[in-house]
Amino acid sequence: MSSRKRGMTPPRDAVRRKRSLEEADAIEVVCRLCPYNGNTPSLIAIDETTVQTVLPPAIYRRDGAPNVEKIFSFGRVFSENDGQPTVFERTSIDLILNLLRGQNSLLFTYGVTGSGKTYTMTGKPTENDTGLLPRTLDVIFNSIANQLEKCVFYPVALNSFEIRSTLDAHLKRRQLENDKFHMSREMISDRFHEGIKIGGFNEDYVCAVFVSYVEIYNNYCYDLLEEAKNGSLTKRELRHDRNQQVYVDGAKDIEVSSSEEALEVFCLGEERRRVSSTLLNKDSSRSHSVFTIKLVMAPRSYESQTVAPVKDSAQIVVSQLCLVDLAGSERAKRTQNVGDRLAEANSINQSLMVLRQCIDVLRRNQKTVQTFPEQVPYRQSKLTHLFKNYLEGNGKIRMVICVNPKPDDYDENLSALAFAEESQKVEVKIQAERVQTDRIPHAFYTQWNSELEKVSMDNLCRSETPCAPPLYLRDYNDTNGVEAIRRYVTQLSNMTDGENSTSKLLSTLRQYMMEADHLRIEVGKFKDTLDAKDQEITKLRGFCSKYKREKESLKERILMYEKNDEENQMAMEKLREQKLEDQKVIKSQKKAMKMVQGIVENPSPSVATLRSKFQDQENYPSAPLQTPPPPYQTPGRQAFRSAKRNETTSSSGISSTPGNQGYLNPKYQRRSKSASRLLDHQPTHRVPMGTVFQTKTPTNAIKTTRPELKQLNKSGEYRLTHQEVDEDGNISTNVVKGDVIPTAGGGTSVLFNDIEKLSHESPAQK
Ligand SMILES: Nc1ncnc2c1ncn2[C@@H]1O[C@H](COP(=O)(O)OP(=O)(O)OP(=O)(O)O)[C@@H](O)[C@H]1O
Repeated sequence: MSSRKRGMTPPRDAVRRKRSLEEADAIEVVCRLCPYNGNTPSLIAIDETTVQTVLPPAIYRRDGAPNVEKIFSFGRVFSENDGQPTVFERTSIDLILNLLRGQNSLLFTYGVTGSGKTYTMTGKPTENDTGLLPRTLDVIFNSIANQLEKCVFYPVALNSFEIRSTLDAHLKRRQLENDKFHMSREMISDRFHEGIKIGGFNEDYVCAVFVSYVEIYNNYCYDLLEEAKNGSLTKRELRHDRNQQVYVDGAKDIEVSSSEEALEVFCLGEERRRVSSTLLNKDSSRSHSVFTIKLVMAPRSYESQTVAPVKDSAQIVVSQLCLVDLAGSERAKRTQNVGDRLAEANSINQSLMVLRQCIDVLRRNQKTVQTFPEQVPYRQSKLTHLFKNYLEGNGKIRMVICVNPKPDDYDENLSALAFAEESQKVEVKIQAERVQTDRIPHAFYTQWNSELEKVSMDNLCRSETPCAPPLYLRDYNDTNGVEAIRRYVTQLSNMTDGENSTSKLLSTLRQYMMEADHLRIEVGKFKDTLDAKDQEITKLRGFCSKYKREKESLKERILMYEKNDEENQMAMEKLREQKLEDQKVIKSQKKAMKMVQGIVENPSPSVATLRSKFQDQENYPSAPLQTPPPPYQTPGRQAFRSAKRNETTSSSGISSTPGNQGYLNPKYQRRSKSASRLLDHQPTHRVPMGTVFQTKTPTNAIKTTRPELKQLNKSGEYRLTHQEVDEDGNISTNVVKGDVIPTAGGGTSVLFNDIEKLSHESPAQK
C-alpha cells in the first residue's frame, strides 16, 4: 500500500520538504467600497490600488484617533462603481484555476458590520448583483470535464475520499434518490448563470464536486447541512486528519452534479445560518460562514471505455476552495445590542481579534529568523484554528476587505484597513501542483483499446461473457432483481479457469502492447526533439567559435587602446607640466613688462634706480629681463661705447648664468643683425642736446614711446633711450640695448646686453 492512502493532501513531511523549494506568496488583500449616498464620505478610492481616508466631522471621531488623512494600498481597490462581475473576475477566477489544478485556496470577506461582505459573497440572483459564490460554482461546472456519475467517490472518516465499485456506486445512487434533500428552489429558479469557462482541468482525470457548509457561532462549529434534531444543530469539533490538516469532524460533504444543485445545498445551509436584525444591518450575519467546494479527482482508468477512475484511492487528489463570509466587527455602543446579540457581538469581535493576533505573530516570526518562533495562537478561536491550514501554507489566501464610507464607520474602518494592509506582509508558501501532467493521454488508449479488443474478440477469446442484467433492486422485497443478480454472478463464476486466465493474460498483453506502442511514439518524438536539439547545438557551437574569435580580437584591441591610453596620459602629463612652466614665464614676463612700462612712464629714473629694479629682477630666476650692466663710467664729455659686447654681456651676468636661459627657446637662431628689426624706445619728453654723437638708427626701425608685446614680437633688437639730470645740471643719456628672444613657452623676452652712455657737462659748471 502506498504511504498516501486516502489521496488527500500530501503527507506533512513531504509538504515540509517541498516547501523549501517552493516560492512564498503573500496574503493578497483587495478592498471594496460599498455605495454611500451621503455628502461626507470618510473614504475615497484614489485609484485602482489606493484608498484614502477623509476626516469626518469631529463627532464621528473617537478621542485620541489620529487627526490626519491616511492612505492605504491594496492589490486592488474597487470603488462603489465596480459591480459584482468586475469583483468576481479579479478575485475568483485564478482561485478557480487553482482548484482545477489540484490546489487549495481561501477567499474571505472582512469588515465592519453592514459594509457589504454578504452582498459581495452571495449577492442577489440578478445579473449585476450575483455574488462571488454562485458565480464561482457556475464557472467550476463550466470548466471541469469527465465528471463522474454520483457516488463513485465517497467521503470517509478523517477527511478522506474513497472510490466505490461500479455496482456499489449504482446501488448507492438508487438509495440517494429516496434520500434527496427537500429544498426550496425559490432562489435558483430564474437566477443569473455566469457563462465564463476557463481551461486548466487535466482531461486525463475524472472528477466529482462536493460541497460542505459550516458556521462558527459563538465560537462553536455547526454543520449547516445537518438534519437539525429538535431544531438545534450539533456542536462539531475541529480535528486533524492524517496529514495534520484541520477539518470539522462530522460535517457533511454533499456531492453535487451542477451549480444549481450546489446552490440548493447552499440555500439549505443559509436557511439555518444565524442572521438577525441589528441597529446597523437588518440582515446582520451573527456567525462566520464557511462554504467549501471540494473537487475530488482521480486519474481516468484506461481499462474502461466509459468515464471511470483508476481503482486506487491513493491516487485521489482533493483540492478545495473555501469561501468564507465573516461576521462583521461591531462596537456595542453603536449597535446598542443587549442579550443574545451582545453575546454574539462579543464572540465575533473576540474571534476577529484572535485572527489579527495570529497575523501579527506570523508577521513578527517572518520578519526575523528566530530559533524559537513565537507560537501562533490559532487555537484561541475556532475561526483561526480552521484557517490554520491556509496560514501555514496549504493554499492561496485572499481577503476582500469591505468598507462603508459613511462617517459613522470612520474609526472602525481605520482599524480594519490598517489590519488588512498589514496582512499583506504575511507570506504563505505556494502549494505544489498535485495533478500529474505526464500521464499517457486517455484518447490514445481508447483508440488502441478498441483495436485490440476487436482482435482479441475475433481470434483469441471466443467464449462469451454473460450479459449483465440491470443491476439494481426496486425495494428490499424485489426477489426477481435478487434472482437476476444471483444468476449473473453464478454464470461468471462458472466460467472455466482457463477462460479466466486467458482473459487476464489478454488484458495484461493489451496493456503492454499499448504501452509499447505509446512508448514507440514517444521515442519517435524524443528523437525528433533530440535532432532539433542537435541542430541547435551545432548552430550554437558555430556562434560560440565566432564569438570566441571576436572576443580574442576585442582583447587585442583593448590592449592596444590601453597602451595608447597610457601614452596619451603621459603626454598629457608633460603638457600639463609645460603649461605650468609657461604660465610661470608669462607671469614673470608680465611683471617685467610692467617694470619696463614703469621705467618708461617715469621720465627721470636714475640709472641706480634702474639698476636696482633690474637687480630686483634677479629674484625671479626665470624672468628674461635681467639687470642691465653697470654703467660704464667715463669722465668727460665723450661718448663711450662698450667696444666688446660680449664683455659687457658677461659683466651683466645675463646669459652666462646657467639656468637663467632655461626658458628661452633653445632652438632660437638669431637672425643676422642686418635682417633683424630694431624697436627704438624713446622717452616722451626728450631734452634736445644738439650732440654730434648720434645713435645709428636703421630706417626700418619701429619707433615707440610705449612698447607693446606685438611690437616686440616683430623686432629682433630692442633699444631704450633714457635721460637723467644730475645735481649739477649735467645731462646724461643712456642707451640700453638688448636682443628680443622668443621663449620656449611661445612668449618673448629681451636679453639686455649693452649700455651706451653720453654725458653733457655744462660749461657754466666748469
Ligand atoms: N456594493 C454594494 N452594492 C449594492 N448594495 C450593497 C453593496 N454593498 C452592500 N450593499 C447593501 O448594504 C447592505 C448591507 O450589506 P451586507 O449585509 O452585505 O453587510 P455585511 O457586511 O455582510 O454586514 P454584517 O457583517 O452585519 O453581516 C445590504 O442591504 C446590501 O445589499
